[in-house]
Amino acid sequence: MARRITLRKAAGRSDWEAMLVGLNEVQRLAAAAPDGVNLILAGPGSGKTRVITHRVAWLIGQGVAPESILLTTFTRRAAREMVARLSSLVGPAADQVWAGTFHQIANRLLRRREFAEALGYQSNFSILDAEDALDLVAQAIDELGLGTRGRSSTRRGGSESGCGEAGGPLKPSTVQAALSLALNTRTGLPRIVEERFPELSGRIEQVEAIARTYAAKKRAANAMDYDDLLVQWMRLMEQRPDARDRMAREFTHLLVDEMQDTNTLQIEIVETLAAAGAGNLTAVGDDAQSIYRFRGANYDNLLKFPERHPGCRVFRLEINYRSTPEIVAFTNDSIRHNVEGFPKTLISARPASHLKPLAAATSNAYEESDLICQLIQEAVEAGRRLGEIAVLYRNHHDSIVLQGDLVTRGLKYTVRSGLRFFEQAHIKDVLAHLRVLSNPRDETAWRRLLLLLPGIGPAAASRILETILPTANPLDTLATAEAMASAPPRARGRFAAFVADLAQIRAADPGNRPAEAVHAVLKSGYTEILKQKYEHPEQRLKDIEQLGVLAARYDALDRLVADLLLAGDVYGMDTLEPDEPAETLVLSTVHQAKGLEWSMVFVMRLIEESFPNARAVIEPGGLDEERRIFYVAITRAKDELILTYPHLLSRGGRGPVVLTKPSRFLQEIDVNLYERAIVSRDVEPF
Ligand SMILES: Nc1ncnc2c1ncn2[C@@H]1O[C@H](COP(=O)(O)OP(=O)(O)OP(=O)(O)O)[C@@H](O)[C@H]1O
Repeated sequence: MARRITLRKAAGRSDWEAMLVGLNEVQRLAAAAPDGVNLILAGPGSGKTRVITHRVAWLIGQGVAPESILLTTFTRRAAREMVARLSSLVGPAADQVWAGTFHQIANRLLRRREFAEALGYQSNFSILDAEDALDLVAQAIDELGLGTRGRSSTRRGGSESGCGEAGGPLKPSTVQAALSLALNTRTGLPRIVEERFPELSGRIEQVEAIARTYAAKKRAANAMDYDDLLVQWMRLMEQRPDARDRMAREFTHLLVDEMQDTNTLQIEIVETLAAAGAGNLTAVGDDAQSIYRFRGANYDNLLKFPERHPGCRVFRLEINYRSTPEIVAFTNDSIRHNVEGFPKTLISARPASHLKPLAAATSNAYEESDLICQLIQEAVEAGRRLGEIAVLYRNHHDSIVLQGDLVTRGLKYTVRSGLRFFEQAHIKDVLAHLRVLSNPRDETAWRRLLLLLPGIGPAAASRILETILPTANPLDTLATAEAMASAPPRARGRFAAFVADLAQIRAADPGNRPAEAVHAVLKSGYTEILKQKYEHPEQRLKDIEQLGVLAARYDALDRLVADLLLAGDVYGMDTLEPDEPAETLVLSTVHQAKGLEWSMVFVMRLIEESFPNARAVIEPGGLDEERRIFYVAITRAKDELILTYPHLLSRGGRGPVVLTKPSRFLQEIDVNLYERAIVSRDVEPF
């Protein structure tokens, strides 16, 4: 009987070839690049995610153990997405790959008993989230007598701003930001303070003392904050070469996604590991999409990569699969105005659409919002899904008027920039002022307001409420000696000022002129409370001004308040929830839109001061960074790109109305590359 011989596949060859299916030629070369140092420069929409995933699959196909591959990504979402795609290529091996953000990977490594103990921690250390960390910094400041606690409270209407004056209270968020930036950029505190935190200058010794106390507190609690995870990982490798070499042997292949947004500490960690080990490092990124300088990202990590790794192979992914040729031509023309950067010209892989980007000027912010809503409604009527549309903006507060309009029109939307506007603490505070005036029995709003006052805690707030709420007119009772007597003696000054403020706001006739009432709140002692209580007060004050703009559309406070509160119930979807509905319009800052794409993209409020951001422009390198942010915004669009700006803008919904200037980012683009629309008969194109 003849022997049966079955031919087997030649040692994995077809397996790893399969790993490269679906890639274009350069993508294939990059995914299958030999060991050593590789740099993949990937333009927007050029398949960066696809290439990294395939490269990992290809390495596994080559026999590299999945657990010896370390892949860092910018967000947890990106890591999850890559692992999911990888498992369709290599099956369960995908789960063995070390994929995650730098912080996730550090956390996993430092949990190993020998590493944790080498650093003086127990492996069950806890991690402080940003809010916990801020609380601890605040405690350290108070313990050192450098904060507000124990000092006389802020004078009403005075000029105390919290941290500018020598010897004044130091603000925890400012100190924390300076410490964090110094660590992540591996820069001495004095330089960081000089360059980025002038409000702390002359107080370096105090800040250093806070850093020491804060560190001691974390140690005592066996806790690390986010920065510690990276700092301790690096410290371990510097102080314990044996530990460093063990890690280097363990991770034979290192891949770094979004290299342009890594900071100095992160790149040093990766390069230390690569140098101590096999030296297989693949970096992927797009210099033109570097937008996290304010968080310590070092653009040079990508730009100078070839200098730091002479002889590294460079692959350029320049075919854009996302956008139409018209959109790609527009984006190419924009980014060429940046002097620095790797020269590259993207080519669209898609057929011409004959639809150029549209730039639309409206006469004011309301019309801008009306226009966006109208175009969205028309697109939906023409068959486009709401989930395929996004509105992007540079600053969160620029979206406020639009949010109000969307609620009125019943268009479902999700805000991707953290909390929805109406859910943020400072907006809730302002609304609480309006709510007690609209309905003096609104206990929740009263409690919120009373608890804002220094010296009034939950028990005192309850006492005051028991005095005023049962009476016929709680607002009037609030001003009586009886109510005053129920406030703790040390809080009476603030309480009296609050009562006077509320009377002022009431005098502004909030019932019929809600915008005036919002302004009265801005002029009240609440502004000082906001500055003391919250991070980024300037931003929050701008948010409140925008609330004023929105309120100016209402002639009855009750309707405004009802509309705003209803918005919370009906559309109160947290954007970070995994079950975010696919069928809502997305409103997002450009930063939150990184890595995403939509069929139809609006970029709104394209005026000087807003986009580019006025503050960023005066910092060295700031304008180029702003243009990269613009570039990220416009490269999110697949089929339609619409840019809008108002000609007139009033701060806070009431005078003075100022004439705006269209953003330079729009004006510098070749006029043949986009269409212009004039929305109001009164408005001339620029
Ligand atoms: N070779 C290819 N053939 C067809 N489509 C591709 C190819 N490579 C990528 N794409 C598609 O192009 C789009 C963009 O790819 P991807 O999201 O990987 O881009 P990216 O480079 O990560 O973009 P960005 O940096 O702008 O976020 C995706 O829809 C992807 O499926």
